Amino acid sequence: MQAESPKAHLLYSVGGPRAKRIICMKLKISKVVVVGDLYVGKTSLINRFCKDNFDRDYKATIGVDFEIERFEIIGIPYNLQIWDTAGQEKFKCIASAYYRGAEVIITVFDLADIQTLDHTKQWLEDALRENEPDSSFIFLVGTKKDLSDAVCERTELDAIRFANEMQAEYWSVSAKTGENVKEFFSRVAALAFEQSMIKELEKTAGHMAQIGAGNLISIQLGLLLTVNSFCKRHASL
Ligand SMILES: Nc1nc2c(ncn2[C@@H]2O[C@H](COP(=O)(O)OP(=O)(O)OP(=O)(O)O)[C@@H](O)[C@H]2O)c(=O)[nH]1
Repeated sequence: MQAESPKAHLLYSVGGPRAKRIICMKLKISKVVVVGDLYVGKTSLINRFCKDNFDRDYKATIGVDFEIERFEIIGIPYNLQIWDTAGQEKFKCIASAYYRGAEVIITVFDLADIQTLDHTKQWLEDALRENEPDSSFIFLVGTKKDLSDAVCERTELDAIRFANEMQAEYWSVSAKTGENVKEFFSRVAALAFEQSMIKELEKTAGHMAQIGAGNLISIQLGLLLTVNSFCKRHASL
């Protein structure tokens, strides 16, 4: 299975009547890869977000699967391509072929099963190996928050420590109740979008320098401040 990364061209109008500029932006889909042990709830997390449903029955992912979710951030259409990978050892080889080019890596563990947290380092290492250094945002996500008890709370303390070591952002969610799921993916989308805008603006900078670099800097700042405030709004939810 191979998903194309369709590219959208966007005409973006900035500036007041005096300094009207039209920027032509190429907005691509950002790739998100979800990894972790079998049965931790990767498929359930994605299904809760993309389809708003929850299935109590376990159906193992065979190899990989993906969903595309559409967002609109500061009025700009934007897509996330979310890759669900199999946690079973026998499919690891197939799944790892899809790690490349991930703008976001989501490493998932089960809050009720500390072993799955111990394995996250290996999952992350495998995913990072297929990507350029420092090219991906990393998230550590504890699932099944609805089952939370004293053991889960201790696991969560370890998870926060792990997240710091991995330079990851930590979230705990429940696909069953939906707790934190939308907020989490909004944060993922906001960070990936911001990164995509920065890359696009950096590319545009070369062309724009010939017609007025000063305007471009103010356009960049304006857009990035807006995106940053979007990120902060969603992070504080
Ligand atoms: N109570 C509870 N159960 C959950 C939650 N998320 C997933 N489950 C259950 O955990 C089991 C495994 O969930 P999956 O989403 O299939 O796990 P997976 O990580 O995709 O598994 P693989 O495809 O084998 O890698 C299923 O029976 C789900 O119903 C949750 O938030 N709360």
